[in-house]
Amino acid sequence: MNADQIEADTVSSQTDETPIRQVDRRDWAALAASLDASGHALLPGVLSPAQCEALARGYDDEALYRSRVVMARHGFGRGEYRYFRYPLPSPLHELREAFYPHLARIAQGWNEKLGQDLEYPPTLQGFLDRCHAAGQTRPTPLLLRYRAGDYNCLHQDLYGEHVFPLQLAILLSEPGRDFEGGEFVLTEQRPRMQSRVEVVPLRQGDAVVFAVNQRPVRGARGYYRVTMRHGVSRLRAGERHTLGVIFHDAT
Ligand SMILES: O=C(O)CCC(=O)C(=O)O
Ligand SMILES: [Fe+2]
Repeated sequence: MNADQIEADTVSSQTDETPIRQVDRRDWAALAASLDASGHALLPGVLSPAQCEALARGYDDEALYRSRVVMARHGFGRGEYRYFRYPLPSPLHELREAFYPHLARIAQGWNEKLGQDLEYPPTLQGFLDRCHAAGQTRPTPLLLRYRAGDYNCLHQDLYGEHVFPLQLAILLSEPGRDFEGGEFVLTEQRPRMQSRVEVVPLRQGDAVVFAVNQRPVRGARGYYRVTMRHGVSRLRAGERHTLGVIFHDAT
């Protein structure tokens, strides 16, 4: 399958809503509150089952990707993933553009709480121009594939000096039907305290937005930083695909 076929599958399965409209009409005040409180937010039904299946089927279409990573070779876990090449296929490109301005506003609020003097351009292209000028030119959105026994170690997706502090993962498979186990987990490491873990219950097509690296938490004397990591618990059976949407590009 090539990018055009994914697009055709996608369009035929869509309602009349563009990805931008469906992202814009979310309750962003509630999502921002959830991100502020826990470092993540769940968005049900960002992709339709047909869109999920078209993207997952595209895993084997090598023309769509710039590279493939076998996780066990790097100590990242077990399973594999592929980084898309530019131009990103539809609806991935549209989703990345549609989410960016909403997440940039939330990220800006986090910077202010942490006393960080850093502003994000209002559009994804503006932010990518900044990455590209710093030599971060390679696209980071990726498609992951796990089979029985596979897992993804706790990690952070940092790829250079410029980091957009929020990212998105969309589950393309249906738990219980397509796979067992394989839960998306987040950990939160607080200064001088033990780490906390959270399991995010995703269904097919659901997205989780989460902190790439650090987020502000209110303490007795202003805000402090907690460090977040994410990963996937071991798959017990079946096959699981995820679409990862990272906003900064890589060196
Ligand atoms: O497979 C998952 O749910 C996690 C994927 C991941 O690590 C990412 O999207 O950055
Ligand atoms: Fe990741």
